Amino acid sequence: MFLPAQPIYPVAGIREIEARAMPGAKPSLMERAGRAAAEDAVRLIMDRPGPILVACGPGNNGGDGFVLARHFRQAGREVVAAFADDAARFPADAATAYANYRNSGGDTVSSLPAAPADGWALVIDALFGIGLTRPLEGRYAQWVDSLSRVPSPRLAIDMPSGLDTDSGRVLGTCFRATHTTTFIALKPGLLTLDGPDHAGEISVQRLDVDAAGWLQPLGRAVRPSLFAHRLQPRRRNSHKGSYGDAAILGGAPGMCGAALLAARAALWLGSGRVFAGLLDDAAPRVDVAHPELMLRAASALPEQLSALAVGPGLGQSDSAHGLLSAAITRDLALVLDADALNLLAADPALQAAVTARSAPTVLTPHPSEAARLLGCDTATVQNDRLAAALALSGRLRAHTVLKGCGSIVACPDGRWFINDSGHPGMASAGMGDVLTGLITALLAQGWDAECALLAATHLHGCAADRLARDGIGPVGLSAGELIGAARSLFNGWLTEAARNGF
Ligand SMILES: NC(=O)C1=CN([C@@H]2O[C@H](COP(=O)(O)OP(=O)(O)OC[C@H]3O[C@@H](n4cnc5c(N)ncnc54)[C@H](O)[C@@H]3O)[C@@H](O)[C@H]2O)[C@@H](O)CC1
Ligand SMILES: Nc1ncnc2c1ncn2[C@@H]1O[C@H](COP(=O)(O)OP(=O)(O)O)[C@@H](O)[C@H]1O
Ligand SMILES: [K+]
Repeated sequence: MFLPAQPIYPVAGIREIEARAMPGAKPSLMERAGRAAAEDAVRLIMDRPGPILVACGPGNNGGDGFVLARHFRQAGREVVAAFADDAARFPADAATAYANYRNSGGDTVSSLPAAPADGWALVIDALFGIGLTRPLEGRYAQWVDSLSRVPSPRLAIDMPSGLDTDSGRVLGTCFRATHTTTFIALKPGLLTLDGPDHAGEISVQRLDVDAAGWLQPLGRAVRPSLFAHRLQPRRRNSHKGSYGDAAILGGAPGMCGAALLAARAALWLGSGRVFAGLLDDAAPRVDVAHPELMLRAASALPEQLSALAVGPGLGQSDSAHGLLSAAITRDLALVLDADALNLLAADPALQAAVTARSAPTVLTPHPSEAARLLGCDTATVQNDRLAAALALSGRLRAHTVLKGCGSIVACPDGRWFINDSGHPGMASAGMGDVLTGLITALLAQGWDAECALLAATHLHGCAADRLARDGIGPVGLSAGELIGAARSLFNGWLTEAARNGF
């Protein structure tokens, strides 16, 4: 069964949901949060004796920590609560949680104690959650760095302290959790940029709050349930014309491989016919490993195509510019990747032509390509990946995937998705070309741009994950190896969809 695509909210959304859910909530959200985190914590200490260290901060995240600490005390477990701020300045709920903890006999220490001889059973970070507003420094930075080095399970409450909830940026320094219990719903920062390196395994505790019922989410985690309705079995009475003509335009001298990788991926993901238009006059006229591909001169692609990708190995020559310009005016589903994006960034007339298109356009920038398109630097894109992807989709009226750790898929209407499949073994040349081929294949088979982009992006990462589980990667995984795994997984999804009656 396909899992639902969980909603994701930035801080403003979580605050709005809290405000609606809070009044009169019984037990209070903080009581529920502390208890839910304690339940996750219990699973981590099943076979680990010894004391638990809870580091509590000055706000409601610290309050959650005191609720959790009280539960463990009451269950007879030894807890050390480190708290170095002024309890008189706690917000109301945290003040109650602190008082209840003290009334249960709990004490606090104002500096981080040395680890006991047999180590901590568990270290819990309840310093800062979604209320982090500035970089960690001084004592809290030292606490976070030293807690991150503890060789025990490390649980972050709501967010790893130091991680910006909306962007996944590290502010100063950040707790490195092995597990994170996050409340109400997922947050973007847990899933993109530096989030996955700091959050570890994520458990969402909804606290009996129906988030989507309060506030329609604009963001969701990518899961096959989003495109399961497109996973239709092939009609027996069909032929190659039923599955579209896909083409890849690129392959300038020295970069033919990029176009061939994309073309091979398009073939193995089910396009009826695949053409590659190559700019290099000396390019081979047959791909001997995949003779099914039809290799042509770049100017000799067929007039009738179902989907066209421009960019893999395209280069930025005048002829590349001319071919791109002509492609943009064609009335077919278009994927723009790599140097097609760089040419686009440098030419406002091409941008205007993209904006004017009525057929679907898909953009696949990595952060530097996105920066060129937006006229900013790469750091600015990475500081707010979500905003960058949405800005591109809005400006160019295109579906966009901003690639990298936690790829962001943005739609022109302002909805967005974060993909959590994949791993750093994919940081190797040619991976983007394969993604382009997968997207093009689905577009050629008649999928709409949103579903094609979501499915291809998720599949690309899932294929890499599957290979890594078999020891093919993360180190040394090559882009070409991904294609077979993607095909196999995609066929598995088709079987699963048929079993579930989609
Ligand atoms: N509001 C609610 O009803 C609920 C909140 N919950 C918890 O409350 C958290 C949010 O609470 P808060 O809004 O109090 O925020 P936090 O507890 O995340 O942090 C805010 C406090 O930290 C200070 N601060 C921010 N950045 C700092 C920095 N770099 N260095 C030093 N101090 C810094 C702020 O001045 C403020 O005192 C959530 O993440 C969650 O853990 C949960 O209990 C669920 C219910
Ligand atoms: N650390 C990572 N985690 C997850 N995915 C990654 C990571 N690094 C790269 N990828 C994925 O690999 C692909 C690389 O694409 P790109 O940078 O265009 O490479 P190339 O141009 O060499 O083909 C993208 O889909 C990207 O999301
Ligand atoms: K925290």
